[in-house]
Amino acid sequence: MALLAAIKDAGLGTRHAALAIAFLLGSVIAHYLFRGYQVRKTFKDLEKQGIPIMKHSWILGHLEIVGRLLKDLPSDAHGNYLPILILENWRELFPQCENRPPVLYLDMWPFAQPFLLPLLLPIAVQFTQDHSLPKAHEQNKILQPLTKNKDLSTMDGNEWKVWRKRLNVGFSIQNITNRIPDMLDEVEKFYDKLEAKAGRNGEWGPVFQMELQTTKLAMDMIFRFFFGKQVHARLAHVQPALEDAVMDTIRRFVFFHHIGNFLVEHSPWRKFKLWKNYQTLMAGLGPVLQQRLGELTADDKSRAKVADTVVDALIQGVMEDRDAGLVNTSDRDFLELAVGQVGMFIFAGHDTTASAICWVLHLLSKHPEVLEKVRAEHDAVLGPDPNAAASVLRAKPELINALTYTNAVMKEAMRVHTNVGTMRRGEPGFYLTGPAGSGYDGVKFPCGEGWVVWDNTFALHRDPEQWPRVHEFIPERFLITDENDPMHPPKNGWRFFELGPRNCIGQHLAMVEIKMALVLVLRRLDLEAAWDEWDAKRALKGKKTPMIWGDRCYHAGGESPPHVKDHMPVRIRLRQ
Ligand code: HEM
Repeated sequence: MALLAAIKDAGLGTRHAALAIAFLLGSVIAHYLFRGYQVRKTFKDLEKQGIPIMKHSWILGHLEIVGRLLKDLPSDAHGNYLPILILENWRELFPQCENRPPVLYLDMWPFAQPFLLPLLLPIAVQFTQDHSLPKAHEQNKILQPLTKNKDLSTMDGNEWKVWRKRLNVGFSIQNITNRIPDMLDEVEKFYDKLEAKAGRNGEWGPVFQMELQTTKLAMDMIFRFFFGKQVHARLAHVQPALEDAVMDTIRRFVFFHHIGNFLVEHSPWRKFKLWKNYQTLMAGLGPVLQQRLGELTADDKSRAKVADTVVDALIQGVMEDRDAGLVNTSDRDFLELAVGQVGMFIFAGHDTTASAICWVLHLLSKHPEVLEKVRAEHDAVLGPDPNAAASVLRAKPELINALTYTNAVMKEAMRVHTNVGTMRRGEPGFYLTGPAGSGYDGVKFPCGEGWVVWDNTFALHRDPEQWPRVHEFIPERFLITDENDPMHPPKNGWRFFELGPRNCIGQHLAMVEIKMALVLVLRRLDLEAAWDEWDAKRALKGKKTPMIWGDRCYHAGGESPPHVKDHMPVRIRLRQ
């Protein structure tokens, strides 16, 4: 109606207005139909070339198969489960094949672009490690409102190379270990909040959502780590507003651009809120960043020093560009770059780390024998007094690297519950090649322009041909050093932080943060899932409750990185 009125205001009569609208709608529909035809034809052409694809229809593409596979999952199950189901059911889905096809071509148009996923590990290696494909346009579009694409994750080519090298300094293992005493402040705050919720004298405390607590920890940690103690203190008063702005923008991200979310994506209200959030970030971070830039510019000594915070590494990089005449640091470029990088680090590092901590805690609560071993390791490495662990670590931060069993537990939890993966785009003339011994040796699989290439890590981590006893939680597999042992993790097999040049820059930070949280929590608190209490609170008791793999805890959420179902309701008590 508003459109009709606007056209009439422009001086056109009702008939002309109706014609204009019909023309507009017709063009949109024609565009979608034409694009749909192109997509479907691409798949039909693949089929003609003898490339194995799942049963495909002109009308529905693969939507009918996808619907059938997902029908038994809870409606809020994350999309990460789909490729696992395809991998598990490949014989039925590819009846024409004797061997598992190395590459899955997936047509979910009009709900997604044509997707390509590896069903065999060597294929993932080919496009991330042997040749690192550029990031998917879709990913850049998602991040645009938060970072204006001035961030490490969406940069490409030489610009990415230069910035990755500069920022790597802040994320080095050495630097992270040195920063442990500082970062422990945030972990202690996290522990104190949990302790306040814990039951005393052997009683369980009230139910609460653990993932909300770990999300706050991860967010605080990124601010602290990025800015360092001194600069972070200047930000403390604006941090809540900055967090709200980032979270609001992330909630408004549109992960896939399709007909179903066209109106949401183009709503003026959404655009206004995204603009406003960005202004909040600029206004909140601007003065602090400018002040730090001024300090580093004025002080030759700190300028020459190797940066020990990411913000200093970033500013030193900008100063290099300024000296080379590439950037005018007095204009918005510097601020936009800095805000883009901070926004990216928060986006990439907060809910990923938060859910990873939750999955480790969840698996430990289900495997008391493993928990006992972890506690014993903490006693042995950090001394028998759990309350002294933080001060022991402050005095000797390198002890964190001696927690080898804890490390193995984390890696196994991350294999069993993987949360994100990389999304790349095909390149003209690029092919993936059937690996030796796969039954498709040397076969060329097209991976050109128009394909969104997703690494499918969760499914690859659950491939029984790579991981014996795949469904079991066996941390010991990550302690095996003999490569001939069948339980030894496969080469390039563990890809939780992705492998290759575009792997996660924050991986050591995430691992250290999770270890610190475990060290402070596990010997002082007991934890258990509290679904009955949670259901009672929401008057759900007695009703049918969704599960995956027999567990109420599963990866839930729409298109964003998955969350633990209902943010993991638990209860805790002080350990006797
Ligand atoms: C458990 C926690 C984490 C997981 C599972 C994770 C996972 C990943 C993965 C899979 C990638 C590759 C993504 C791609 O290629 O598109 C990635 C990249 C990245 N991660 Fe993480 N990440 C975690 C924590 C963090 C943290 C704490 C930070 C920073 C504070 C961070 C910052 C980044 C950045 C900036 C990139 C892009 C790197 C580049 O393109 O050079 N991540 N992460």
